[in-house]
Amino acid sequence: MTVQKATNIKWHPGKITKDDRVKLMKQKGVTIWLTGLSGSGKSTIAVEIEHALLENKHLAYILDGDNIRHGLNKNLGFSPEDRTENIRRIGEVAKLFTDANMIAITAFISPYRQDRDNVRKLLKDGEFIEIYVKCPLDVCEQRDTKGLYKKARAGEVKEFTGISAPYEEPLHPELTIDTSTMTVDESTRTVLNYLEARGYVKF
Ligand SMILES: Nc1ncnc2c1ncn2[C@@H]1O[C@H](COP(=O)(O)OS(=O)(=O)O)[C@@H](OP(=O)(O)O)[C@H]1O
Ligand SMILES: Nc1ncnc2c1ncn2[C@@H]1O[C@H](COP(=O)(O)OP(=O)(O)O)[C@@H](O)[C@H]1O
Repeated sequence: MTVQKATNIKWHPGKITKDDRVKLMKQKGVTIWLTGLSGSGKSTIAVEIEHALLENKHLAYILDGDNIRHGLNKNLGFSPEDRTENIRRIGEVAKLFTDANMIAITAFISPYRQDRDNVRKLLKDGEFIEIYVKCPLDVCEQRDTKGLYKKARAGEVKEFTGISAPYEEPLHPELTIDTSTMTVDESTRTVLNYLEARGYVKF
C-alpha cells in the first residue's frame, strides 16, 4: 500500500462534471487497459485504435510503458515493487484522463493481476476495459521486436517478463485479443466494435 504522506489537504470540487464533458464531446471517457507480454502487440494496437478514433472525430490518447518510462516513471525499474508503483501511477493518470473525458489507451505489460485490479477499483463501473493482448511466449520471442528476448536469454537483461519474471494472465478481461491468430486490423476492429456497441463512441 502507498502511504499517504500529505496531511491537511482537502478535495476542492469544480463546477464542471464529467457528464458535462460527455455532452460537450459526444464521447464517453474510458480507460482501455492493454496488458500482455513484451511483443504481444500492445503498442501496435494502441496506435491503430487512437488513429481510427481520431479519424472518426473522437479524442484518444496513448499512455505507453516505454514512453512513460522516459519521463514520469524514469525513476522506476523492473523489480516487482517498481512495476507495482509504475502501474499505480499510470492508474492515477488514466483516472484523470478518463475524468477529463478522454479515451485513455494504456499499453503496459502490467504483469500483476493485483496491480491491474487496483486500477479497476480506482475507476467507476464501465470506465475500465481490460484487454488481454494474448500471444504465446514463443511467438513474442520469435518477433523479438527490440531484441530484448535474446538479451534476456543471454542473461544481459534481468527480470524479463516471461523469461525471468512472471506474467499473470487476466482471469476476467472484458476482451481477449489473440495476436498470433488475428491481423492487426482484426484486432483493432474488435476493440472499436466493443467501444461502439457500448456507446463510448459513435461512428
Ligand atoms: N526486464 C524487463 N521486463 C519487461 N520489459 C522490459 C524489461 N526491461 C526493459 N523492458 C522494456 O520496457 C517495456 C515494459 O515497460 P512497462 O512499463 O510496460 O512494464 S511493467 O508494466 O511495469 O511491467 C517493454 O516494452 P514492451 O515491449 O512494449 O512491452 C520493454 O521494451
Ligand atoms: N494482431 C496483431 N496485433 C498487434 N501486433 C501484431 C499483430 N500481429 C502481428 N503483430 C506484430 O507484433 C509486433 C508487436 O510489437 P509491439 O506492438 O511493439 O508489442 P508490445 O507493445 O506488446 O511490446 C509488431 O511487430 C506487430 O506488427
